[in-house]
Amino acid sequence: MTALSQSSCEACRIGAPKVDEAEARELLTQIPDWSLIEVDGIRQLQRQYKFKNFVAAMAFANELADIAEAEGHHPGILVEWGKATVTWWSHSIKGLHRNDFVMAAKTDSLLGK
Ligand SMILES: C[C@H](O)[C@H](O)[C@H]1CNC2=NC(N)=NC(=O)C2=N1
Repeated sequence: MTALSQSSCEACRIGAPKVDEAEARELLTQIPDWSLIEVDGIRQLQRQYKFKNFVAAMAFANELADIAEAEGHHPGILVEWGKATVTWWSHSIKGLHRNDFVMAAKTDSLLGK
């Protein structure tokens, strides 16, 4: 359980500041298993989790949906047999907000890792 995972999402509207490179690198030290990726010019955080089968991956996705709803911040989730790929970014600012790092840490906490 990291400090980041115990934070809450703050309001993130159009015009909210994106996390800069230095801050992104610092926050990534708290979620070392996540990768910074860029899709269509939008910076995102992504991690793949392994499960024993499809049902376990789906159960994880549903738990993640619950915390996403609670925080009002929603991930991309790709569920496949034995794995789930989670992607976080902030649609409203087309990039990374601190909220995405908070949610990545909360995603890790769901699995105790
Ligand atoms: C109205 C609603 O709160 C917003 O559209 C929220 C919903 N969930 C969201 N999730 C993500 N990842 N980015 C957003 O900008 C976003 N906006």
